[in-house]
Amino acid sequence: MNDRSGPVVGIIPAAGRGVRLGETLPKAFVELDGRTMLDRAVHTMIDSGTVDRVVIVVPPELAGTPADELVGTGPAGRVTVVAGGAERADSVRAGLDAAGDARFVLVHDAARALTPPDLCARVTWALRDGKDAVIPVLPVADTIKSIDTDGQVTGTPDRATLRAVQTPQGFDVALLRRANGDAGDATDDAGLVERLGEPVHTVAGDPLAFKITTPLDLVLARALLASGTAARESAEREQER
Ligand SMILES: Nc1ccn([C@@H]2O[C@H](COP(=O)(O)OP(=O)(O)OP(=O)(O)O)[C@@H](O)[C@H]2O)c(=O)n1
Ligand SMILES: C[C@](O)(CO)[C@H](O)COP(=O)(O)O
Repeated sequence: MNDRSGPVVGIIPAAGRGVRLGETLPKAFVELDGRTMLDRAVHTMIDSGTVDRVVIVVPPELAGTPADELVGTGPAGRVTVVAGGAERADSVRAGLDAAGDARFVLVHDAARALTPPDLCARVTWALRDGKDAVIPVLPVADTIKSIDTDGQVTGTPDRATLRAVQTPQGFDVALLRRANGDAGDATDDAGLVERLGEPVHTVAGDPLAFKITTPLDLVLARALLASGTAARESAEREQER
């Protein structure tokens, strides 16, 4: 097997506007209990104990902001700030360009702000263990239909074969650099790797890693923090590690 040691670099795409959330600030800078989603995402990666450095990819107008103003003095020395692009894949590419001597990268949405650190660790371990592309997944609770352009149902895929996909998604850095060259309309990084015909492996995801996309998601995230549920559940995962 090839050498699986070497640095793990987190890439946090945080350059989206958050149109569906509808807040004034770009979504990653919206606060949850006094801390921005971006700050929370950075700490998740560092606290996993498996990520050496983090590249945060922010809206271009914020790219000159010192790291300690974005994430505090604790992790700032391990954080690089770069400007994002028009689409998520463009922002991930900017992060890859700044990933330096990374052996592996973990690409993690700032919008999955309550992700427990142990999920990052699970992805990293799978990479160290020999996988080149690893994604966290959860079973789907709803029945999923495919539809045509008129909204008419064309099929009902077997739910047992479907999974909802989360981040962080982990990759051999050379593989993701190759895959990201032609992003097209892919909605996640693993989809680009699939297009190359390379295998993508799964690990168990976590309900706390849900993506804060709509106002309802924001209500849920704030309620989880206010009730102590997020911290309690995250600590339980840590004990199980
Ligand atoms: N050009 C973009 C678009 C998205 N993202 C980031 O990718 C993650 C997942 O995207 P999503 O949740 O869809 O965020 P937005 O694109 O901001 O949401 P919307 O589509 O509602 O505007 C977020 O952390 C977002 O900041 C990014 O870095 N660059
Ligand atoms: C990458 C992702 O979070 C995996 O579920 C998701 O596909 C991002 O989609 P978005 O439309 O950019 O939120």
